[in-house]
Amino acid sequence: MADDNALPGRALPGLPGPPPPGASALPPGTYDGTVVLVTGGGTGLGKAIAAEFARLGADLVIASRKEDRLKAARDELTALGGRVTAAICDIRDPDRVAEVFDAAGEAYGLPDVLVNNAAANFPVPAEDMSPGAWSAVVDTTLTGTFLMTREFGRRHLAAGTPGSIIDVGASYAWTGGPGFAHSAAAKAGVKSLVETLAVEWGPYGIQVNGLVPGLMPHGDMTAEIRGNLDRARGVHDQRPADDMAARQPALRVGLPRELGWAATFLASPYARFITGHTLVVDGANWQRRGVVSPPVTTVREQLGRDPFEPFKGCPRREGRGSPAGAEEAPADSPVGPARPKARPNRSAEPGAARDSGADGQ
Ligand SMILES: CCCCCCCCC/C=C/C(=O)SCCNC(=O)CCNC(=O)[C@H](O)C(C)(C)COP(=O)(O)OP(=O)(O)OC[C@H]1O[C@@H](n2cnc3c(N)ncnc32)[C@H](O)[C@@H]1OP(=O)(O)O
Ligand SMILES: NC(=O)C1=CN([C@@H]2O[C@H](COP(=O)(O)OP(=O)(O)OC[C@H]3O[C@@H](n4cnc5c(N)ncnc54)[C@H](OP(=O)(O)O)[C@@H]3O)[C@@H](O)[C@H]2O)C=CC1
Repeated sequence: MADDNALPGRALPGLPGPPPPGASALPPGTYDGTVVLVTGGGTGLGKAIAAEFARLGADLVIASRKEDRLKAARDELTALGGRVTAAICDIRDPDRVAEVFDAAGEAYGLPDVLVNNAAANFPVPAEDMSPGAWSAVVDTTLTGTFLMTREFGRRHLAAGTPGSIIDVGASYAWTGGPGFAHSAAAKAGVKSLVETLAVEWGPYGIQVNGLVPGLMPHGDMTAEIRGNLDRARGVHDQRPADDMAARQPALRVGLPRELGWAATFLASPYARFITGHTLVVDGANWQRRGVVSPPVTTVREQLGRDPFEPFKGCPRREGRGSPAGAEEAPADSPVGPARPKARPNRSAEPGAARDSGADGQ
């Protein structure tokens, strides 16, 4: 597995690399006596965030659906010094969500910090997206975040105690995310929740912020997201392996611990007056614009398909049950009412050309 803590050898200038693993800008013990609950804390960026809180003394609760990954992460995180509880939970289920807080309460007490990091995502053209595909992403990313947040807020309001929430977002909450309509809509909802609840719950001492990672490759990335990385890297046309870095304004990718450091700052006593803010840690990738407009590449084309082939109904995915209605049609048989013919390339339309910067939003 690739080392998530190292940058590849760099022949390019660009933003300097970060301090080594284990370093911290905050004083040792900043989180002593503090309980931090991280959803999706068993993998990837969630685990990296949990690790930085653990290094600073926090007791951790990591919550997600898969026990094996949670247990492995618990062992890794425990080695950093703190106590770690793994709680199995599907954040889409309000009863399970309440149980996680009960388990945390029994182990250490009501969490002081909630990091809503769990999310679901895969690239799919919007026209191919089934209701189930939409729900799989939106119910986890937006509704799950809300349910965790509501439970945290309710319990703090009842106890009269302050707390801090960090919602992990994505920069396409601002820009839209072609190929990720479900996730972009959900992340826009998450950003709105941050701004809404910071005001609604500020009077009760609850701080709510967002935190957006840029391109931070890690060994737990799903095949779908990793596949996107590979597509962007251009493995099929044999471009050099450092091409991913060359596509970022920083001329490097981010490292997961850089997100962890930002999270520990946002929930720390040094950031108490920061609330309702979403901090982007992406080397300015999402701000990227050029002097010249890049050519438009359709989402279908980016996913290796014919961009203007007429829509034929949602393709069935191998090994899955049949979705309802028109989506039951095999990919090679047109269904339903006639569709408009493929439109000519619209890249000449005013405003159509824009560098989406879709990598690592
Ligand atoms: C350049 C750098 C990077 C560029 C990346 C740029 C984006 C970065 C921003 C955000 C990044 C992230 O969020 S990264 C986080 C990614 N992590 C995860 O997704 C982890 C959790 N993921 C999962 O559990 C699964 O991958 C996921 C499919 C989402 C949910 O699994 P479930 O078991 O709940 O659901 P399933 O039953 O498998 O599927 C539910 C429905 O979704 C449909 N579905 C599933 N996969 C599909 C697919 N690929 N295309 C179409 N449809 C799909 C199924 O057919 C079902 O529809 P029906 O049959 O019709 O019901
Ligand atoms: N990686 C990237 O390039 C970017 C990531 N992000 C955001 O960063 C965050 C972390 O992403 P990353 O670490 O890369 O992704 P991962 O796929 O590694 O992590 C997703 C985590 O969410 C958990 N999860 C998924 N569905 C549920 C559910 N229903 N209930 C509980 N837990 C669930 C998974 O655990 P389990 O399967 O055990 O349930 C997993 O631990 C996400 O919010 C993502 O949107 C944003 C921009 C870019």
